[in-house]
Parts: sequence; structure tokens; C-alpha cells
Amino acid sequence: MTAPRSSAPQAADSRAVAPTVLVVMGVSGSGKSTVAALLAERLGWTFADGDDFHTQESIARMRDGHPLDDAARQPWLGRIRAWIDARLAAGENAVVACSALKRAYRRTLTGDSGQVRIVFLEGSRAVIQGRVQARHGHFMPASLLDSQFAALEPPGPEEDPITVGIEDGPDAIVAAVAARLDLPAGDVCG
Ligand SMILES: Nc1ncnc2c1ncn2[C@@H]1O[C@H](COP(=O)(O)OP(=O)(O)OP(=O)(O)O)[C@@H](O)[C@H]1O
Ligand SMILES: O=C(O)[C@H](O)[C@@H](O)[C@H](O)[C@H](O)CO
Repeated sequence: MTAPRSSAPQAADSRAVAPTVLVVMGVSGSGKSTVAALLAERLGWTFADGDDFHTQESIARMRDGHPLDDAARQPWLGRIRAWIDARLAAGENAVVACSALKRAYRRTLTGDSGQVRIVFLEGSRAVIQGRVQARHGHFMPASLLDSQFAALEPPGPEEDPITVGIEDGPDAIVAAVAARLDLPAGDVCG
């Protein structure tokens, strides 16, 4: 398990508003790491990739074509939740990429805090399969896509998700997400 990637500098914020953490969720290959990193950069918010919180054992298990189960994911989700809590305690806005496939997983990450919001990258099996197959050097095989879609419980309205399609490029997706955030004018750069 590697240390989460370094945090982006937080823009000095004279407005004393409660911090927000965005969880960018979706199946493997939906674009979580790409979109979350770009979104954090555009917003000047701290970023972490959920993949960096996996143990080497879990990564090896997925690399070998075996999906994780609830038991294997729980400690991983706990480490991401601890990271989220640390950001909120520090008053930092942040973005974290995490598949968060099931409602129960998202409850672990969001807790009772209204300060954690879900961003759902929604795409077809065909589009995502094409992206995973075109990707090189990543531990997650395309053979696990069936298990990802089988485990996926799309967020319901009660989770107040920001749901965006993935057919457009990363810049357009990031702009669509940013437009749904109630940000003060001028808080999105690039
Ligand atoms: N909007 C997009 N348009 C085209 N290609 C994209 C888009 N978003 C991501 N990609 C590409 O699709 C592949 C998967 O993206 P990415 O690794 O960010 O997905 P992910 O959901 O984080 O996957 P995993 O959960 O397996 O880490 C990458 O090769 C990435 O460059
Ligand atoms: O919930 C899961 O099954 C895992 O988190 C996977 O989604 C991987 O983390 C990711 O998709 C590959 O990088």
C-alpha cells in the first residue's frame, strides 16, 4: 500500500464555509482516476486515488483476475474514510477516486456528514470495455468488468449524486461536475 498521492495546495479561502469532499465513483475503467485528478486540479483541491489505499495483496488478487469481496473492501474503505475525515477536520476541500460500487460502501465513506458528495461516472459496458482494453500498465484486467457491473448499485436520489455520462472527454466531464457544485464565482480555473 503506497502513501496517497500528495495533496494539491488548497487555495486560501477567505470564505469560512464548511469543506467538501467529492467521491468520484464508478466501475473500473469509468474514468475515476482521470476525472478526479483533473477536477481536483481545476478546483485547487486536495486529491487522492483510492487505488493507493489498497494493500498489495488486494492488488495482486485483482491482477490475478479475482474480484474483491465485501470483506476485502471494508478495511480499504475504512482507510479512505479516515483520509476523508482528516481532510474535513483540516478544513480542506478534496476529491477522492473510489469505485464505491455499493450503497453500503458509500455509507462508509460519507457517514452522516453532509460534507461528502458522490459523483457517479455513468457509462455503458461497451464504452468502458473499450477504454480498459486500450489502457496499458494498470493492474485491473478487463476480465473483472463483469464482476464490477454485477456489484454496482447505482446511487439513488436519496444519495443526491452528481451523475455524469462518460462519453465526452475529461475536460467536458469536469466542467459538467463543477457546474453542479455550488462554488463561489471564480473558483474553477483552467
Ligand atoms: N472521458 C474520457 N474519454 C476518453 N478516455 C478516458 C476518459 N476518462 C478516462 N479515459 C481513459 O480510460 C482509461 C480508464 O480511465 P481511468 O484509469 O481513469 O479509470 P478508473 O475508473 O480510475 O479505472 P480503475 O478503477 O480501474 O482505476 C484510461 O486509459 C483513461 O486515460
Ligand atoms: O471495488 C473494487 O472492486 C476495487 O476497488 C476496484 O474497483 C479497483 O479499486 C479499481 O477499479 C481498479 O483500480
